Amino acid sequence: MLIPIKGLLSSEEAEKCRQALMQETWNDGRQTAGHVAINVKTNLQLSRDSQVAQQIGDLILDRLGAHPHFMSAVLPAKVLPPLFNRYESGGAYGNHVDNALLTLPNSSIKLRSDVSTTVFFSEPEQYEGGELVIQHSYGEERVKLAAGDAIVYPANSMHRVEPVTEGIRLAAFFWSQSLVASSEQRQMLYELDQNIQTLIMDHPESESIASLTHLYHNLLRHWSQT
Ligand SMILES: O=C(O)CCC(=O)C(=O)O
Ligand SMILES: [Fe+2]
Repeated sequence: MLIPIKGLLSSEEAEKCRQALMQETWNDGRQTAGHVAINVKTNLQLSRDSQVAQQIGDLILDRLGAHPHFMSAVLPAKVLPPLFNRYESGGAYGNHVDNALLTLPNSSIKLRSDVSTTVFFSEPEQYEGGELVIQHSYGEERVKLAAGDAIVYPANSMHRVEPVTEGIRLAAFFWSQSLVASSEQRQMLYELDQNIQTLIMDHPESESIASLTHLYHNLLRHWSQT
């Protein structure tokens, strides 16, 4: 299930971030690639030490933490601080799956990557190519969103970033461990929650609200690990 989050940052905020990110010193992204990804990855990334990266990363996580769709779809247990990438001059990241187990920075705490998120900082007309192509059971989805928008997708999907043949594509990306490991179970919980929310809006007097909420929490009890 792919969930677009429109307007996570306003276009003015995204533009300010883009300008600040452009001032930073970028490193070869292959430094952080695993032994399979290293052959298909040509991009630049910011060091975790970058203050700008940390500030914008905090802003992203604050906004997503208050976003009902992100919280309902991801059910986050642990979240890695966002990383930042930059693609230009034909740079690309071929088909790959992200590592299943990651370590929180400056700690020995492990995180299982259940959900991936990309936040776009460049407007689509500022670069050619650069679509994030995500494969799923029904085919593939080509994602290229406005600056300030985000896309949330299961971390077990094969995906790639198409070559950026003109201009520069700046984005943030990060992984979350969910309270619910299975993407199918997460999707069912998300759909149930969305329908309960719609029922609350359209028929606040309905007695089904309490019983569906009861069902939601009982499923969450069965399927979550804390
Ligand atoms: O930039 C993106 O949209 C995704 C990047 C990516 O797949 C990765 O760095 O693993
Ligand atoms: Fe990836």
